[in-house]
Amino acid sequence: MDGPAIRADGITKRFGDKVALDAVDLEVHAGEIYGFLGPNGAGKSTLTRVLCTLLAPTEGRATVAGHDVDKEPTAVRLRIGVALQEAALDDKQTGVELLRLQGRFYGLTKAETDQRLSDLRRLIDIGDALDQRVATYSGGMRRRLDLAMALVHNPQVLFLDEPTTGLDPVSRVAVWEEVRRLNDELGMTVFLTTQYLEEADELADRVGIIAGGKIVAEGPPAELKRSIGSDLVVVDVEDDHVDGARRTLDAVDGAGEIQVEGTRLTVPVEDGARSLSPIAVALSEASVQVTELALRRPTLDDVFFDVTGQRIVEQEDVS
Ligand SMILES: Nc1ncnc2c1ncn2[C@@H]1O[C@H](COP(=O)(O)OP(=O)(O)OP(=O)(O)O)[C@@H](O)[C@H]1O
Repeated sequence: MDGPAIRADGITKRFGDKVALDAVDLEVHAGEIYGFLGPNGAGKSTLTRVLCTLLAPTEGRATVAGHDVDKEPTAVRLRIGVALQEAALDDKQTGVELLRLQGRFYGLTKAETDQRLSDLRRLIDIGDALDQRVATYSGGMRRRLDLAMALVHNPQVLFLDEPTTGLDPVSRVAVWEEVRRLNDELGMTVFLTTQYLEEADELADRVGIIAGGKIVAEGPPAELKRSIGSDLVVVDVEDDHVDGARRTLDAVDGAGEIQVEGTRLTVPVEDGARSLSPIAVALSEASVQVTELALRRPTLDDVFFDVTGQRIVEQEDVS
């Protein structure tokens, strides 16, 4: 495929007065895993639906696998695989029956579908369950079948909308491995929306962070995190010691811009191990009542906080 796998130019989507997407531009290269990260309601599903031709944008233009989502929706649909949050699978059928049906839907011959099924059994850990009725499947197994359904026609671009939301940690890691394998072995471009920072960090070559319908940061996870600083010193203090702590930390050599959330102050520093003890000494000399002092690496949540002043609130795990 020449050119980018996905390109969005000024995509805006309004629902009445509500602006769900606000002039979003993005480009996903062929063969890339692009993680689209943001809190609930940020606009992730809306952009995915626009790119999958399921929803018309109010303004802007997008191409997927080289075709315009608005003008050539059929050409786009033939080249993409889509696994959305709510998998609607017929409980009475077996996995194999559903996959064969999907193969027919895409115009594959029986021999082609059989070949795809054997490839998919290797790529996706679904094995024996394929011959069972879907009604017997666990949540993780349903996701796998849904993923397999999205892959029957060997798409160039795979859209995964929050593929691990609601899965236990073991199933989550299994899905990550499968996504990686699809990308490594088939060179498939993957557009993955997630509200799990760790998932984006783990899988994505590049991450786009969306908040309030706008992309607020974009880049490889390591680069985004490095932009915050190499280490973070986290200082928790007693209620009325925040100002004192801020003044003290401001005066520490090599300390970056201080972020304050309630009684917690977070300070980027170049060398955490070296900065920790001067910071502890300075706070003690200034009689700041510290309840906890810790060192940690920046996360994508810190990147999000840096640009929006808020945290990405992760959904409760069901595990
Ligand atoms: N059909 C609709 N009608 C009206 N408002 C909508 C509609 N679909 C989405 N929205 C609004 O658009 C905004 C973006 O929603 P979207 O579902 O894209 O967010 P999201 O980032 O995918 O969040 P989630 O993780 O909860 O799915 C939200 O404020 C949502 O309430």
